[in-house]
Amino acid sequence: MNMLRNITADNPHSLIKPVFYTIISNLVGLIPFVLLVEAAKLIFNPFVHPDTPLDTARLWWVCGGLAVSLVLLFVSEIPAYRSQYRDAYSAAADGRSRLAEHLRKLSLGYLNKRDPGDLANMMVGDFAVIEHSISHLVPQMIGAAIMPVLALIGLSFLDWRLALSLFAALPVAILLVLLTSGIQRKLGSQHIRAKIDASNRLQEYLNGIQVIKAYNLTGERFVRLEQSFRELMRQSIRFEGILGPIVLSAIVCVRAGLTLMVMVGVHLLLDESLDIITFVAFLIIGTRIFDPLTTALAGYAEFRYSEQAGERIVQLLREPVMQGERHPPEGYDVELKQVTFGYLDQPVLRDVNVSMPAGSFTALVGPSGSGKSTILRLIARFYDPEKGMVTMSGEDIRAMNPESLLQKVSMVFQDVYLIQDTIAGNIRFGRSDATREEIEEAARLACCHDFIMKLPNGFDTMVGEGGSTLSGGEKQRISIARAILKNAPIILLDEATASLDPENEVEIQKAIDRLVRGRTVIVVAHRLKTVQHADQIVVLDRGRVVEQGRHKELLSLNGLYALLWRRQHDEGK
Ligand SMILES: Nc1ncnc2c1ncn2[C@@H]1O[C@H](COP(=O)(O)OP(=O)(O)OP(=O)(O)O)[C@@H](O)[C@H]1O
Repeated sequence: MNMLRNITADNPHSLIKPVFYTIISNLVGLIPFVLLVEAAKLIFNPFVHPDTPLDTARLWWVCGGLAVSLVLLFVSEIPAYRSQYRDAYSAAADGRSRLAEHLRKLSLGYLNKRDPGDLANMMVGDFAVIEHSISHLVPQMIGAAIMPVLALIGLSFLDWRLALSLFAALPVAILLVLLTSGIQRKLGSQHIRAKIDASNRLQEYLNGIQVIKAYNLTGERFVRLEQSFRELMRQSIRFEGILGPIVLSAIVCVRAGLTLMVMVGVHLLLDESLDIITFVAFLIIGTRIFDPLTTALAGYAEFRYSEQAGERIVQLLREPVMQGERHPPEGYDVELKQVTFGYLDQPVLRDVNVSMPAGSFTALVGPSGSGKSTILRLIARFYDPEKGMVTMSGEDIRAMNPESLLQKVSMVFQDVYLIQDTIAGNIRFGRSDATREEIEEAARLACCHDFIMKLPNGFDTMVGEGGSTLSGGEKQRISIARAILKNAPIILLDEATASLDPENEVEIQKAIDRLVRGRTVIVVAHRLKTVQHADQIVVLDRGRVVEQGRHKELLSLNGLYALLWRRQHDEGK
């Protein structure tokens, strides 16, 4: 059962219809054999019994039956064909959506540990393997296994000695395939690993193409990519090269049954304990009966490989999602209590205590890497702390449903990602049921209405993958418009580090001022002058809160904040 679960990416029901119809069409496929045996009997009868004439009338009936069986075969193949494809493609489409939905609910901590190429490979490549398994492989293999069993039973009634000799070598072939399944699995996982590595390297190459061009890194970077392609080629050759002979040996074993049957048949004929008609019938069926078996044996290695691909998907689907059912309470004060957290083994935040009352403005400042953005990610519950807790109105946010929690939070990050859609579609990201007027109003408040109207199709202009056709400042204002539209009571803002042109900077500041009015705001600030009026400034250093207070209080402490302030002040001169 586990095998079927794996090979269908946890959807074994998708196999029912394809397998059922394939069995039906295989059974119908047996009719011509039965008729051929009957025809052979009729034709050879006058030779064996010279006193009986050829029964032409019956022979014509058999010919008619053969023609009808062809039509039946065609009719039975249609639902088999249809169900194989429909069920396979819809199972893969459902599976992909289910996995995408599951990924969204997993903690970012878990996703961080996985290679990005691995997930992309799974979504595209592994599901294509699953499609093929449901549409072709499994129904064919099950059909191929059933046919010989039925043939063995049917032929035993004709002559059990010949039937046994025909299938005598089959257990050896099956044993050979089963005994080598460990090697097949090992080769399969090495091949999958090489595929993931190649796709990681390719992704790295494509993502970094700008840097590669700028620093002329083609040599070194390309070598890594080329090496991974070569490794994939090596593993593919190894996979096919080692499995090929195993499968071929098994097929030869199976086919040896035919030779054995002929030898036994000749011996029995000479012994006069077998009549020629039965022997001819066995010769007709024997030459054809091995075709489906050969298909099944050749497909077994592929079956195990597909099972491995599916197993990876099933394991990921079993990965526990972030828990929490409750809706966030009304009243939006946020607090970090004794929070300790690290992405991998290294701690990034240590015993952090910060209280952010509802409606207040908190600025997080400190040197690069001190953990400021991490605090925002913990408040949005992208991750859960290792020790301590983040609370909203006094309640631990771990008890809250992550999606309900995110409805209460608007985020404006440094790296704005625009999806491949119109400008209006991108702003609607903030609230999917927003009207066009609301979108335009949000754009006006976020100071992007003017530049949008200058674009060729205004709000209906498409923006490229990743929003590459807009400037950094414009993208940032679009993301502020999204946040304004969302109208959430808590705002998390990661101020841009990249310096913007003065016009953009003024516009963005205006947009932010409108966005944050009357809300609980937590800002990661790089330019201290933008937050000197904050209700509180939290100064972080290497994951610890080292100072906390208002601008003037912190300056008078003459500590890290004062140092950073003076440095920025001097730079500004
Ligand atoms: N996804 C991640 N996986 C592993 N380590 C990470 C991840 N994100 C951040 N870090 C590490 O955690 C530390 C704190 O990062 P964080 O982004 O919170 O710092 P920051 O104070 O916001 O820095 P900056 O001012 O440069 O944006 C850094 O050392 C960073 O390398």
